[in-house]
Amino acid sequence: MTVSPSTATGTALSARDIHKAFGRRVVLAGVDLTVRSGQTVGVVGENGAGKTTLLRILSGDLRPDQGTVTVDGTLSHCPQHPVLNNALTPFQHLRLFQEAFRLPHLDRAHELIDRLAFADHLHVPVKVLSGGTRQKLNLVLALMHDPDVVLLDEPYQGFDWQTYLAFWDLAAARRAAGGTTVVISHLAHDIDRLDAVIQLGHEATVMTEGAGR
Ligand SMILES: Nc1ncnc2c1ncn2[C@@H]1O[C@H](COP(=O)(O)OP(=O)(O)OP(=O)(O)O)[C@@H](O)[C@H]1O
Repeated sequence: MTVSPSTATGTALSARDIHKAFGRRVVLAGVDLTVRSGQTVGVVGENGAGKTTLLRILSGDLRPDQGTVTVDGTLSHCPQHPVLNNALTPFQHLRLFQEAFRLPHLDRAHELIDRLAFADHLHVPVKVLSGGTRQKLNLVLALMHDPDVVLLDEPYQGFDWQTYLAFWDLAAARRAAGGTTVVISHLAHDIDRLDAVIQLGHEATVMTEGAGR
């Protein structure tokens, strides 16, 4: 696989002819997709359709058997299962990621924390956090450096309804600022919030533009 800068104007992320099998189980068989800058795109499909596998390939975390991925700009991947250090607090995670992203301050991170309402949990070890709060931290770590392209694997799993709505407010603000978001979704009612939908299935992969707008 090659991950290289995009040359097509306005294309934030594209994938061509992606194939992936695990042993004899063919998961992706020739997936093509193009996501333009500023789009919010949903990836949908039944359990086992290959949504997580596709996102892992798009992020560079997993190598496809065949195919190319092209990314324009910085990319961030928020995996389905948070990769957090149980012994550290959320605030310590922020400081680590601040160093990694070379951010001068944590203003954006604190703004996200306020929007997701978990400031009260900043100084307790991750091991005592609820699943939903861990997921909030996972999301903040993926967004705190305002990446050009963000890949979110079921980001609101475990969120209560208010947090679910807050997530979509954040996604809308990213979209308004020209950010590109690819989000795995199981929920049919997300469709109104998406510019396009990538449907993974047994027969074929279908990309529908103007899904809900
Ligand atoms: N590392 C792996 N090794 C072997 N098989 C795998 C691996 N990762 C995924 N699979 C298999 O690939 C298929 C697609 O898995 P994937 O997690 O991408 O599906 P999904 O659409 O995200 O599913 P879900 O909706 O349940 O999260 C499944 O049959 C899964 O068991």
